[in-house]
Amino acid sequence: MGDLMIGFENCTKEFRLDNDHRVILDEATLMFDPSDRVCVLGLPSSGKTTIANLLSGFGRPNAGQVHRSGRISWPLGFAGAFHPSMSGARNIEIIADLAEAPRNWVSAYVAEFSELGDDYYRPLETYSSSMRSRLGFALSMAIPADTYVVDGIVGTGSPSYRAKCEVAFEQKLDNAGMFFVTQSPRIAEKFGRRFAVLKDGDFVLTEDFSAAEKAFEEQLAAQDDLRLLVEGFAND
Ligand SMILES: Nc1ncnc2c1ncn2[C@@H]1O[C@H](COP(=O)(O)OP(=O)(O)OP(=O)(O)O)[C@@H](O)[C@H]1O
Repeated sequence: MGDLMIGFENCTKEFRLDNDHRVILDEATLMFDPSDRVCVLGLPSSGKTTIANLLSGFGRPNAGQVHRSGRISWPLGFAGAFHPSMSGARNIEIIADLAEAPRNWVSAYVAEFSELGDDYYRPLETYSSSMRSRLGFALSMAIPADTYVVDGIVGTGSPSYRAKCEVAFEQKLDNAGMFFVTQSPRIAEKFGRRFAVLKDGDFVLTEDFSAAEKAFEEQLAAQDDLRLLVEGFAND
């Protein structure tokens, strides 16, 4: 395994709740080059956000290792670090400083890309969720990364704004890789170059997109069969 590879090595990640135990990864391995475009298809609630967060450095596995090297982004559009009482502009300046990025350039870029107008200078607590998303996405585009982590979707908002986000993200991929977790085969096909399916706590790497789509559809069908079976018992 090359020194610069990133990803998951024999990783176990589980959550213990009062009377429940959820295994997200079970000694799973998926290593890749930071410039790869890796897409992982996972069913709803299978652990996609947890996995994206682990690669971004939020949280740790229970066992095994998450390998990180180079600049790995936080999940695209992540807005959890914003301070509600500070303006969008002030939040962006602070994060730009922490990321050691040129704050004036970053702030000007975010102001323009987010299309927030005067709201950019108002406190975050006055923002709607889509305004927060636009601020978060614009910030993700302004801070350089070698590998972009994406949880679910690229950008939010109106179709035209989402299209603008997708174009900006595709441009970033000219010089960077990505790790994209999604439950949408359409999105996986659009952005991915290597594909895996999250199955029973493991990453199942597939030859190509068609094989990943087939494996994912089989999982969806099995989930539907199980649901019908449970509903059948409930109706008996
Ligand atoms: N901090 C936590 N403590 C306990 N359980 C958690 C925690 N975080 C996530 N989970 C559980 O782990 C499972 C996977 O959650 P996660 O959000 O990673 O899945 P997901 O595939 O991103 O979900 P979705 O498709 O709904 O976006 C869920 O059952 C969730 O309830």
